[in-house]
Amino acid sequence: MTTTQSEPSTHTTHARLSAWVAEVAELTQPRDIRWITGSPQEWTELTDQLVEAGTFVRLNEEKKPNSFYCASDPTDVARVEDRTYICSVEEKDAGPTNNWMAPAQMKAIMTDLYRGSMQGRTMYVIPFVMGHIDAKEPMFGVEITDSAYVVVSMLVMARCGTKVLRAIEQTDADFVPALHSVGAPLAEGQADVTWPCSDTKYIVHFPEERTIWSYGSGYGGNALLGKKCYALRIASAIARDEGWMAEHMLILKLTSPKGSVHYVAAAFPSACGKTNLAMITPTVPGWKAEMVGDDIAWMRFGEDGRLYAVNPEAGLFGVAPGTGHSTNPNAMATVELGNSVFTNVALTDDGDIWWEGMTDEPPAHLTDWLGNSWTPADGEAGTKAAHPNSRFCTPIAQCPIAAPEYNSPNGVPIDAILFGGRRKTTVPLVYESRDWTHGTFIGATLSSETTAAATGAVGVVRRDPMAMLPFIGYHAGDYMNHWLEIGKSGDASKLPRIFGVNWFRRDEEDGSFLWPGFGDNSRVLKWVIERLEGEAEAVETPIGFVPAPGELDVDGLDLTPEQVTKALAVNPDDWRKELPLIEEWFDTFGDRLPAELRAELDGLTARLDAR
Ligand SMILES: Nc1nc2c(ncn2[C@@H]2O[C@H](COP(=O)(O)OP(=O)(O)OP(=O)(O)O)[C@@H](O)[C@H]2O)c(=O)[nH]1
Ligand SMILES: O=C([O-])CC(=O)C(=O)O
Ligand SMILES: [Mn+2]
Repeated sequence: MTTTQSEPSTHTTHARLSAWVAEVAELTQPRDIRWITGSPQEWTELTDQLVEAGTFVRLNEEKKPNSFYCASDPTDVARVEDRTYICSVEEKDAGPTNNWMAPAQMKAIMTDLYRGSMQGRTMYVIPFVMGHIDAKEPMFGVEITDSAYVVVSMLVMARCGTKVLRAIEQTDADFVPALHSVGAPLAEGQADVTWPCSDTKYIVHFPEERTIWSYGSGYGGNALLGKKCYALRIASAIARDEGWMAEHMLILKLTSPKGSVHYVAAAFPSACGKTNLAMITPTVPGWKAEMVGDDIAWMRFGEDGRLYAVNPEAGLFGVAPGTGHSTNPNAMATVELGNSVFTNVALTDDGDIWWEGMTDEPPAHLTDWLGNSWTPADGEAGTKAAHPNSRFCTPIAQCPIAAPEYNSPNGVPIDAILFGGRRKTTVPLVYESRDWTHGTFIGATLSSETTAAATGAVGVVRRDPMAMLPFIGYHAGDYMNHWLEIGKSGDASKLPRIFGVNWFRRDEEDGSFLWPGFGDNSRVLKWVIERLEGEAEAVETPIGFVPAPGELDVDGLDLTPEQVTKALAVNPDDWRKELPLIEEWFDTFGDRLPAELRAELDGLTARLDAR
């Protein structure tokens, strides 16, 4: 076995890292080892190699410079929640929402799978940091992977390479070891496939050891281990211990016409609109929006007692379908600068990419994500050109509305938190909680229809606490309690105010969306900010405060007053139907459900009874 290096200086002096790399190599038997430096030449070499292998198709340089189309194995297109485990020492610490297996048993199974799993492949070692390298306590990780696709994607999504390795060495820092193998060893002379993966998949976290083992999948959330595995599942467990929060939230900077600046965080489940809201182009005159983050927020109290949020990522791994010049021009501008990877989208005949919703009219001919010839007639017959969970992977730095504060290691002070899901009925466009505890109740009972971001049925309503159901690295009841504890540890007047939103409510008569969404969500943001500034009126309902008549700015919107009323309506009969579902949900936590949340449910029930 040989070790190749782009630079001679990449051997590590870090004893634990060097021992771990040697141990993994011994087990997985790669052909060679390559330490990732983060240099531009390395990017060129790896992407050339992926083009050569047929995994990548280089896109037309004039349309998408330095960018690539990639089709995965058709079975490896989303997160696999049923194969995702929290292997805490005790089963009760994983809680009712996570899969669990005893760590020793899981390690035995996976050690067998990893034995020889990298044969015939290069083992890449990627030093990375989630968040800023000059944070007070930088959050280091090292991913070992046998997938060049993963390396290229990680180079976009996280701060990686020799600079990070040197920082780990200089402080003899701890790092989260994150092991990934696609689980497709190559025998001597065996030809490779363009997307190696295995039918057997395990996405496993050992929260006490702060370790990640992933096997069998090359897809984003299963394989780019800095993202969901580290920055949410492992980080949420660290955050509980240390008194901070790791959340599935976008971070948005808003400047009002009079120049006041507010930062808003919002938790929506996967494929429910975070990237779109983070990059919003406001339709209300005079308002300016800038993006700090689109998927993950780490929040800690600052010295001034306010809650500060950092985006730990360096890239966007966004849902492609539905992203277009009319819905999200900023995302289009970001990917048009190039340096991006597009997975499971469609390929145009002139070497560009397309997906449903990019343009009103599809091109006359495409190669779809499965490699088949596609025409608009196929689309009319219901064959999608791009997979519903196809993704763009692109650097945040290219986003035309990236806020300069994105580069601040201390993050931005959050004034409001929004919880939102995809609900056809019941949940109004916007409502405000009474206080932090009530807001925690809104988050803890958040519900949404499932999407293509995870394998399994789409459109099924499930509870998704704080949009973190698949990402809480410990007992969800304890997680809800942690939210309450955060509320108690802060000065109540400085805590973010909490709101619920729903862009996806439908007209019961014709099934159409009641609210135009996208840029017009700025109208909802405007009301939220005006509430913070004491300038907007609200009316109290059993579930919280909704905009008083006339307070939501719908100027210039092509909506009838009835539609606005329907979008904002709180119908007690609909909410009464939610009560047994919330009750059932809470019962799954037994005595680990915080009493304050049970009391909130009782309060809601009483307020509905009074109607
Ligand atoms: N109707 C409607 N659809 C929206 C709105 N915002 C986003 N969408 C659609 O919802 C889908 C997912 O949106 P994203 O913004 O990518 O979702 P996300 O929450 O960032 O998803 P993850 O990356 O999976 O965590 C896309 O197809 C969007 O076009 C909205 O305001 N109204
Ligand atoms: O993690 C992924 O693969 C993409 C994502 O943001 C999500 O599913 O929430
Ligand atoms: Mn996400």
